[in-house]
This record gives sequence, C-alpha cells and structure tokens, in this order.
Amino acid sequence: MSLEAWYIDSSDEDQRKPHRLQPNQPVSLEELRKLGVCHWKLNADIYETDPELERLRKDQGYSYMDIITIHKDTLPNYEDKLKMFFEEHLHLDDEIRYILDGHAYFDIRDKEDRWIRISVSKGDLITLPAGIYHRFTMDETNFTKAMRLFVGEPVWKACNRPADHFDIRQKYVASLQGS
Ligand SMILES: CSCCC(=O)/C(O)=C/O
Ligand SMILES: [Fe+2]
Repeated sequence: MSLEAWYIDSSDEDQRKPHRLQPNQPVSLEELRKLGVCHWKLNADIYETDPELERLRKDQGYSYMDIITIHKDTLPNYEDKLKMFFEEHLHLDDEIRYILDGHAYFDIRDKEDRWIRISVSKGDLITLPAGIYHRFTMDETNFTKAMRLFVGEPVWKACNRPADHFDIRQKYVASLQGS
C-alpha cells in the first residue's frame, strides 16, 4: 500500500490535526521520491523475525537500530521532545524510521519550500534524505512506536533552520536540480 501525503495549510491550530487544504491537494509517491523520500511497506507484526526487514537492513547497511515509543507515559520529557521534533530541522544523515505501531506525521519541504504532510502508520518504513528540511508530529491518536535505523553509529544531532550553510544542505539542494 502507498503512503498518503498532502500539502498543508499554514494555520497555527493544533499541529496534530491533518491541516489539509480545501480541496485536498495530494502528493504522490513519485513526487515524494523526487524529493528523495523512500518508502517500504513491511509486516510490522513480525518485525523481530522478518526476513524482508533483515534483507533491507543488509542491503542498505542499516546496522544500528533501537525502538522508541512515543507516548506521554513512556517517553521521558515527552512534551519537550515533541516540541523539539516539531522544530523545522535537517540532519547530516538520512532519517530512517520504521513504524511498528500507531500513527504519526512527517512534514517535509518541497522544492518551492511548501510543507507536505506524510501520514505514516504501522508497517511504513520511510527514509528522509540527509539535508531535507522536515519536522515530526504525533497525530490525534497520540501514540507511535517506531524503530530508528542508522548506517553505523547513530548521530542524533538536529540542525534547526536556518542550516543552509551545511554542505549536506547544499548537496541535497543540488540533487533536486533536474528532478
Ligand atoms: C519517529 S522518531 C521521532 C522523530 C525523530 O526522531 C525526528 O528526527 C524527527 O524529525
Ligand atoms: Fe528529524
């Protein structure tokens, strides 16, 4: 199954709401791919023994993994972390997340700097390219369990916008040309 994504409005109302435009302006998987976003749908019920996940990790070099459960009762400093995740930022490496349960949204900027909201739920493995401006929020269900994957030792550093001076940002912008 495909990912659902759409352009969002600029309202400051509760970030957990879908914020769709009226009428809805969907974004296809192909358009996401042109921005460097990749997606796989896996069977999250068997993540501990899933040969498909094992193969993907081997092929992509995702040697590191941990699991984060984002809920007010499980995540220390829950509110602060949510605020941090929703600050527009980029990373020096790809962000690779496999949703094991629940739902959430990743927002990414398109080439014209417009926000696209990507809805992720159980079974979605999504990668955001290094250098893309993005943010993360819970949806109204307020629960997500995700596997965080990384090539080598994880670097959790988030560079809040403006971060245009980073080489990785310039590399990412250059990668969009002609796509
Ligand atoms: C689903 S993991 C929490 C979000 C996160 O780690 C991040 O970097 C969001 O951009
Ligand atoms: Fe991030």
